[in-house]
Amino acid sequence: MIEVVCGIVEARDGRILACRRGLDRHLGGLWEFPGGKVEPGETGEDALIRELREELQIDVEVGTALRSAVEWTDGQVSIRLRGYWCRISDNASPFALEHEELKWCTCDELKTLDWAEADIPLMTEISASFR
Ligand SMILES: Nc1nc2c([nH]c(=O)n2[C@H]2C[C@H](O)[C@@H](COP(=O)(O)OP(=O)(O)OP(=O)(O)O)O2)c(=O)[nH]1
Repeated sequence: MIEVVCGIVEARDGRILACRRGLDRHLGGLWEFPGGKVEPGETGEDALIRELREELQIDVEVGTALRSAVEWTDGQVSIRLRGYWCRISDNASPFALEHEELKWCTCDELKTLDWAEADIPLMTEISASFR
């Protein structure tokens, strides 16, 4: 089981950052929350800070973890996906070094995107927190 962490990156206006995976990657073209695999010796928070610097060139403050940790497999790859609320620093603007597209979304807009399957339970929890 591969440990994967992702960031629910919230801007000051409450919008959340959705990222479309590069077309040539596993699950290419689907939407995800930015993040990646936890490396040996890293905490989830360490991995998230590293990944968001590497792929979006942003620094974030990592907050609380979502309650749902999602186990998902397509028969070849098995992941355990954990999401964390993150705050982006004020003047930072993400730059898509690896993603096909980035989108700052309201909660309603998030629901219209074509998500990687493992992200669906995270989406449900996120939507509930906006009610
Ligand atoms: N980062 C991220 N990965 C996700 C999400 N949902 C989901 O199913 N995945 C899957 C896609 C990949 O199989 C795996 C994470 O891989 P990744 O490609 O993002 O990880 P990485 O940056 O460490 O990549 P790598 O180049 O080392 O392969 O988890 C999500 O919301 N965020």
